[in-house]
Amino acid sequence: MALLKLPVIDLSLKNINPTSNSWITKCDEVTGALEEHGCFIATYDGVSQELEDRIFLASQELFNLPTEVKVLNTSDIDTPYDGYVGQIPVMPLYESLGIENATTTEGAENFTKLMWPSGNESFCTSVLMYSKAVVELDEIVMRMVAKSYGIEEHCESLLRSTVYLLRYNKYLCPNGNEENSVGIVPHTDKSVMTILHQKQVKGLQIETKDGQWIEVDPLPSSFIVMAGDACMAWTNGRIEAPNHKVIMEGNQERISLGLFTFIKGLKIEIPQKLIDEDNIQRFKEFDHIKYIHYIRYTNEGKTSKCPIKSYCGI
Ligand SMILES: O=C(O)CCC(=O)C(=O)O
Ligand SMILES: [Fe+2]
Repeated sequence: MALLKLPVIDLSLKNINPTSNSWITKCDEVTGALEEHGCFIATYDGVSQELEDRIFLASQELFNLPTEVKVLNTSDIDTPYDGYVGQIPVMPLYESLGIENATTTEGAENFTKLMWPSGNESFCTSVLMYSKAVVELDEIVMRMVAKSYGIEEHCESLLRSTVYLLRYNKYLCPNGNEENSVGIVPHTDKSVMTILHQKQVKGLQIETKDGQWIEVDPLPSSFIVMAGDACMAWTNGRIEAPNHKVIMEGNQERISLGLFTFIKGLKIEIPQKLIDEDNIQRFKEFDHIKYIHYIRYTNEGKTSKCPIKSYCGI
């Protein structure tokens, strides 16, 4: 295990000031971290301790539901992200549920009704409040990247077409059976960005460009901001989606929350500013939702080593 650490960048709302002289330096710090590692750790005060406690408490209620209820969380052709995932032979410790359009009242209510037909107001409110608070962090990061690259307008149109998936992940402890310590197998995310939050129990590992794995320590009020495949295409390969996995140790269960961003109703194309003689165009414009279909439903997409390249690479 590498002793490397990911950069920690303070993005607390109280310290964010886009009109300050040092703003562009801060934007370049964020963009540089993403270019180098594909991710960084943001300290962020937009989620209060109370909200954090609520959202993790809600996760216990959710995972405690009977499996026959949890499997009702399915996905469809318009929103083809995974629904309930669990009892997979290669990842026996892992269980997960995804809430589509988690930032909208309709999205949070639909999911809540599906899980608790007689209602669960507190769960629904927690999901909405948490998702909205984390979206704010996503928007800050996207705008910082856009500022560094001078592609602000392009970024605003992407933000207007962004939909959000909130995923609750639970990992059982391996109980000393270290051969079965895989929580989640190595993968890149298919999103534009993913914002992960882990509570107390570590387990997430990120692969560096030279093939070493970095363990991510849970820090208070911190979020892991990670680029997905779509970000790699959007930035013409400047920011690569990092490979990551979860390995469980010790005797504590682990809960994490991921907010994933997807673009709907607008094709993702590389801003002209990011294409020139030295940086030739590496990806064609593409539809993000169709890309998810490709990965989930086609053999080529399922087996490709780098699906974003095989889907829309030039
Ligand atoms: O649990 C984690 O920290 C990572 C989860 C993850 O990689 C994913 O949901 O795509
Ligand atoms: Fe992931």
